[in-house]
Order: sequence, then structure tokens, then C-alpha cells
Amino acid sequence: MKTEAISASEMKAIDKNAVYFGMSPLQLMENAGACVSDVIFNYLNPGGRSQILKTADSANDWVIFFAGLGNNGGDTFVAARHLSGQDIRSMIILLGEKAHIKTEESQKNYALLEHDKNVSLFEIRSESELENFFLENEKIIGSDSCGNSRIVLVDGIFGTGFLGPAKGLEKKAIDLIHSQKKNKNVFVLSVDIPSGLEPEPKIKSARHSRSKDSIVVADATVTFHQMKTFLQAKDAAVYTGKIFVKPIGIPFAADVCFGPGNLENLYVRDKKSHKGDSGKVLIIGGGPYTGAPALAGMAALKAGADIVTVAVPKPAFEAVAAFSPNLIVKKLSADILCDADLPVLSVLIAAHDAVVIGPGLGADPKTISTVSKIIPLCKKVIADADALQPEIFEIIQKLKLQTKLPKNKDPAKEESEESKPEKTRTEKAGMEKTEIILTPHRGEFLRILKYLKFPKAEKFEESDLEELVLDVCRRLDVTLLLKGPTDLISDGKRIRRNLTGNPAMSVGGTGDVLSGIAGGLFTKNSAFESAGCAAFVCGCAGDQAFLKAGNSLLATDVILEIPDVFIQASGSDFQQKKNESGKNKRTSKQNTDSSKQNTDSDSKDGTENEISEESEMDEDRQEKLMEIMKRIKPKSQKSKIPPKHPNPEKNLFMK
Ligand SMILES: NC(=O)C1=CN([C@@H]2O[C@H](COP(=O)(O)OP(=O)(O)OC[C@H]3O[C@@H](n4cnc5c(N)ncnc54)[C@H](OP(=O)(O)O)[C@@H]3O)[C@@H](O)[C@H]2O)[C@@H](O)CC1
Ligand SMILES: [K+]
Repeated sequence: MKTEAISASEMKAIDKNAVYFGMSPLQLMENAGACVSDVIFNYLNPGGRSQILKTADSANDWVIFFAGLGNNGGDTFVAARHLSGQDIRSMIILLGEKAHIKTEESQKNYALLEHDKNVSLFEIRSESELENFFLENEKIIGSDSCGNSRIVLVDGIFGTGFLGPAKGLEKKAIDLIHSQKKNKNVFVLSVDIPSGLEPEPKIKSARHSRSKDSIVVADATVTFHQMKTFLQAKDAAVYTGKIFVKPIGIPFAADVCFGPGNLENLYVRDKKSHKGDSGKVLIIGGGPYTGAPALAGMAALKAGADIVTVAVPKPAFEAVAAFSPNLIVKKLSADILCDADLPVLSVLIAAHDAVVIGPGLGADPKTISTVSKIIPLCKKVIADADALQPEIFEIIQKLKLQTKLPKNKDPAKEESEESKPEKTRTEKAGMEKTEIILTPHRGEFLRILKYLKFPKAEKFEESDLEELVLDVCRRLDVTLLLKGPTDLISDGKRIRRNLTGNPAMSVGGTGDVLSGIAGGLFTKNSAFESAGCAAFVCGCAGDQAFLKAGNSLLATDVILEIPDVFIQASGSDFQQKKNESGKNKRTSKQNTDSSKQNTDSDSKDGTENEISEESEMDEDRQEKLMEIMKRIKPKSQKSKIPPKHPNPEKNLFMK
């Protein structure tokens, strides 16, 4: 079981990724509901299954589920069915009409209870109906009149879909749960989260303030998969009671790979946003090549950036300008990028949110020297392709050593006013540190290892790769997207994989598309999320393009598919693409023979990766997963403190 806590939106992403990797929402709900029923069962039978004692009092035990119309309520329907199978009777107080249950899974699970002799169903439509219901059933629910029999009140009113404040019927239900707390026989169990507690309050106002009145105060909360940060918050303990974290069978890949769920947590355009508010990207590239910066620019636009400026040396200007009227193209002073361009570029950098530097730039020493002066000027920068050189790693390492200074001045303004590019942003008072993403393929990654003098730089085992990636990120203080059949994404603290993409993407230009998408996302999102989501989107777009174009896939085909990936990922039924026909196969021979177009040589697999066998996409993905599973070492159990009681639930329930 994972010990670290995650946020509600991270959990939502994992849930969605689980569905993407093939698990149905119904299965997830089944597992969640079964966990709830287990906790209730253990409370009612502290001796365990072998010692179920049916006494006169226990015959009067009741489990009363308060169920909302969302999936939190759905979990309670499953729990009631599982308890019924163990002869534990319950009542479901549905807060609304069954016709208004929001999701298909909840509806199905509700319908399964309709002929269950151990479950009584009540549809409550209004506050007064709820009040009357309590009065009519006072013998069961209310007061201490029930001797030693126990009552479990299960709060399935709101889960992670709650947006405060609670009002109306739901608020009334929370009030009634409060009123029963004084009864010593009553045990309140919250499902996933005490209802009324907002997992991620968006606005801090009195409306959202935590008041005991509008939040269930539970004796225990059973939450799923992993501990949640909001349940651990200082002021949350009073509501949660004891927290049980229960696994619900989330598939391994959903946890360790990027998927459509991660896209849900990206920046969303504000309804009132103006031109430029949703991101401005500057691409600095081209010279020897013309296609690469144009592809990166178009991909950045398709990833959602409002404005993309492509700054190119003279020879590339005409071609890039003719590529698309959607790009703003700035002609630089010479045939290659050089120091003479620094004043102009520093102004452009200040006017954009993120910079992508490298695509098609060439590796002339003068160019690389200029790149090393550009990087410190950027707030956010992605160094790709030709920009991945030892001189650049050196400047990145120097940046790491600079002290992080307070963010009390506008770096963009200051830079443009002074136009002194040789002075780094961080050297000036009040400036933020440069955030950097590197996007190497295997060959470029080896270059980084050699620069950092890793003992294993020449030859390393595949099983060491993830540790090496983490280590490089820490030593350079960067986020790394290592491209390969399985992409690895790390910021030095965490590492995740991306399984999308296919061997046909070894065609020239796909790396530029990837860095462009990452640039578009980076304008408004964190480096880690931008790099990982870019890898996922680019690979999916490539997979879709592959189904249409097969081995004739081009980088421009991938760009065309980007919008569809975002649209599909926002739906609830996006699943891994399967190569159903199996006819679109590509061999390494075809890959290496493919013409490189008019772009740089960046590719999905990198120069040192060879694909030796014919491959089919979904089989390929299964293999990738198997590899990852082998590489992830189980955490050492030694440091774990043994639990005080072998059965913590039993410990809690013994009053
Ligand atoms: N995702 C998964 O795969 C899994 C999820 N699982 C379970 O699902 C839970 C999340 O389910 P969920 O997303 O349906 O949200 P949940 O909290 O039940 O419903 C919210 C409902 O309340 C409503 N509503 C909101 N605010 C309101 C207000 N102030 N006052 C009044 N109404 C308000 C809102 O209505 P709407 O605004 O949409 O009209 C919506 O109908 C999660 O916590 C876990 O228990 C498990 O099964 C495992 C797998
Ligand atoms: K709840």
C-alpha cells in the first residue's frame, strides 16, 4: 500500500486512467462498495468471521445508508448488497428519486437492490419527508431505545464530486446524522470523505468555510486506493475520525503511467480570457533545417497556446512563414542563431510564457554558445534536439546553484527595460528560477550522463535507467522527458511512464511535434504535468495517425490528430487504441530507411534505439508494462513500524 497522500484531482486522474487501461467504472464501484461493507462487517463482528455471534441484541442491529445521487451513493448500494449476502440488513435512504440517480453505475447497483429482502429502499424527495421518515422510524433510528443493538449510519451523501456548500435535502441529512451522534449505539462511517468537506475548495470565502454544522462528523472514514491530502489536513481530523485506506484494484498502469486522467488536471481556459491569456510560446529554432521549428510551432498551437512566435535565422524565414498563417515568424539576423540576436530575443522571451529552443537549430559552436546565454533569460524553457549539448548542461548546472530569490518583481518588464541579455534573470533581485524541461532521446541522454560523469554512462543495465533519470533530474534540477518506446518522465521526485506511440513515429519531425506540445502546455502548467501529458498526447495522436496512414505516417499527420486526442480524452470512455486489423506493421528496416524530410533528425526512438521485430501496438504496450513491472522494485519493508494491533479496524471498534 502506498503511504504518501494524493490530492482529490490526482485521485480523479488515477480513476480515469484505470478506465483507460481497461477497468470499468462498474468494477471500481464494486470494489469500493465491497470495502465499505468489509469495514461495517468488521465493526459489527469484532471477533471476525469465525466468531459471528448472533445475540438477541445483534438481531436488532441496523445499517442505515444515506445515499446521494452521485457515485458516492453508488458505493453504498454495493455495500448494502454485500452485507445482505452476510445476512446483515440495511436501509437505503436515497436523497432524491431513483430516476434522478446521476450515473449508469449507480443506477445499475440501485436496481440490483430492488428485490433484496435484507435491504429496504426509501426515496426521500424533500426535507420535510426526511424529517417525517425519521419520526416514523424513531424506534429504529432515534434515541437510546434500542438496547445494546448497534446502528451504523453510513454517509454516502457526497464524495469527491462535492462543491460546497451543502444545502437543502443533503444539508438536512447531515443535520440528522449530527443529531444521532449523541446516541452511544450509533457509529457514523463516511464513504471516501465526510460529506460537506470540500476536497479542493476553489474559493476561500465564508460560504466555503468549514463549519461543523454542514460537514458530517464521522467516527471513521473509509477512503479508496491512497490516502488523500485533504483528509490529512490539520482541521479535517475532527470530521474524518479514524481513516481506513482500502485498495480498490486500481490497475498498476493507471498509477505509474500518464493517461487521459492527467489531462483533466491541466489548465482550463477562463470564459473571460483574452487573446494571449491562454499561453504564448516562443520557438527558437531552424537555420540548417526549416521543418522542425514550423512543426513545433503548429503543435504548440494545437496543444492550446494562444500565440506562437517562431524566431528563425534568415535562411529558414521564408519556408517557416509560408508553412502556416497561424504562426508569427520573426527573422533573425544571420544564417545561424548567434549572439547578435540576443537583444531581440530577450525582448521576445520576456513577452512569452514559455520558450522551446533547439528544433532544427544545428549544432554550430556559435549557436550553442548563444543558446547557453538564452536559457538563463527564460522563465520556462524546453531544451530539445540540438540544444542538448554539454555547454548547455553546464549552464543549467550553474543555474541550479543560484539562490532562489523572492518573486516580488516582474522579470519580463525588467528584462525588456534593460535589454541586457548577458545578465541572467536570477542574477537580478526578485526573480524566479528558470524552470527547465529537457527532452532527450536515448543518444542525447547518454550525452547528459557523460557530461555528469556518471560511472555507468558508457554502459548501463535497462533496470538502472529509472534511477539514472531520477538522478539526472536531481543533479541538474530539471524535468526530463526521456523519449523511447516507453517514455520516462521525471522531476527528480517522481517518475512516470508513457506507453502511447508506435514505431512508425520514428519518422523525422515527431520529436519536434512533441516539444511543441510540451511548450504549449508548459505556458500554463507545471513542468512535470506538461512533459508527461505532452508525451501521452503526442503518442495517442501518433497512434491515431498510424491507424489511418500506417507506415506512411508523417509528423504533420500527428499534428492533425492532436485536437481529437484532447476531445476524446475529455470523455469518459477513452480507452487504449487497439490495432484491430493488425495489418499496419512496421519493421526497423522501414524505419531506418524512411526519408528524414526537411526536419532535424529527432525521432521517437532516438538514434540508438533499434526496433528489431515487427510489432503490433497493443501487444507492444503489454510488453512495455511487463518491463516496467519488472523494474519497479518493491519498497523495503524493514523501515515499516509494525502496526500496534494486527487488525486496526478491530482496535477502533472496541469501545
Ligand atoms: N471515480 C471513480 O472511478 C470512482 C468513484 N467512486 C466514488 O464516487 C465518488 C465520486 O463520485 P461523483 O463524481 O459522482 O461525485 P459525488 O460526490 O458522489 O456526487 C456529487 C453529486 O452531488 C451533487 N452535488 C455536488 N455538490 C453539491 C452541493 N453543494 N449540493 C447539492 N448537490 C451537490 C452533484 O450534482 P451536479 O453538480 O453534478 O449536478 C453530484 O451529483 C467518490 O467519492 C467515490 O465515493 C468509487 O465508486 C470508486 C471509483
Ligand atoms: K461521503
